[in-house]
Amino acid sequence: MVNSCTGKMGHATAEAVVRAGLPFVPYSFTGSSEAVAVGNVGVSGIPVELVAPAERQSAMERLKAQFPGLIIIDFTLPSAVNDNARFYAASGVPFVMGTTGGDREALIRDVEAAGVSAVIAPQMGKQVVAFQATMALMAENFPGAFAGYRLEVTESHQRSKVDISGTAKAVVESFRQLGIPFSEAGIRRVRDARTQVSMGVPQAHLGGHAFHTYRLVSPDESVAFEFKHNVCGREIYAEGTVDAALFLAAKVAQGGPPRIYNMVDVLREGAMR
Ligand SMILES: NC(=O)C1=CN([C@@H]2O[C@H](COP(=O)(O)OP(=O)(O)OC[C@H]3O[C@@H](n4cnc5c(N)ncnc54)[C@H](OP(=O)(O)O)[C@@H]3O)[C@@H](O)[C@H]2O)C=CC1
Ligand SMILES: O=C(O)C1=N[C@H](C(=O)O)C[C@H](O)C1
Repeated sequence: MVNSCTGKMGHATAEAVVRAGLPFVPYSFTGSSEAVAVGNVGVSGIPVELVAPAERQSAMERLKAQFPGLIIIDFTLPSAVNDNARFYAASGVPFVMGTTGGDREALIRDVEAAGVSAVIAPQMGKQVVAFQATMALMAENFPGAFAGYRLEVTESHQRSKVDISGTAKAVVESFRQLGIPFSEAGIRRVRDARTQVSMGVPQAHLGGHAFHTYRLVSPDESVAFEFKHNVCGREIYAEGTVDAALFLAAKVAQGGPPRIYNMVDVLREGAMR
């Protein structure tokens, strides 16, 4: 089940679920948009019934009975992430949380306390996850290697993105371990089309892109490193999310204690196609 199919990522992910031939639950919890009044949204020709917040509790009871082994995928908004996670966890339904932002520490705490398994990650794209993992490994193996260096982080996304890139925040954590004190407030956030075009974002992808640049410069400016990951469109995340859902379903089926996984766990187990 994908929440919310009315959103850009939710819709792309629902299409990927159908493309993968997985059983797709034709219901979707949504926010307060007018879409609910319309009643349903089409995903690859399948009508998906929209469930308003006031109806979600009763709908959840029905869906759990109707779809044993239910896995929920959440791509909603930073303002909804904590409440949604608490709701899924309290309902005992394992879930993949792709939504960024919110209170991340509370998110982990709440899910752990409820004893439900989940995959929680701000980045689902296989190759970007591999980059993230590489940076984490470098930090683990060579802590302080970049001490004294200056870090500049720029992220550009579609204008509708309300929060700072969750991926940039995660990568910055590795740079901190590499010796560069850097606060999230220092991340340069680009949301205006003019600057984006000047950065090389194709016009066709102004509505859906994620460009990240991390630039490290030595104290005397004689050495510079630049890491970039530039993504146009949403397919890379949608496909990775399907991998995460399959991974989680397999973990739940195996039994064992509930656990919170991230996408590096999914990648490490060779579970990304
Ligand atoms: N992990 C990853 O790899 C990726 C993560 N993301 C993250 O996914 C999230 C969504 O991005 P995007 O699809 O572009 O955003 P959109 O604004 O396109 O979609 C968000 C959707 O969430 C719905 N929504 C809001 N509140 C609730 C709620 N309480 N319950 C259910 N649905 C709700 C909205 O519906 P309504 O209009 O009715 O309120 C809307 O349809 C962001 O946090 C983004 O950073 C994005 C790409 C990749
Ligand atoms: O909102 C997006 O689009 C994206 N969000 C994620 C993030 O905040 O890191 C992943 C990617 O950058 C696309």
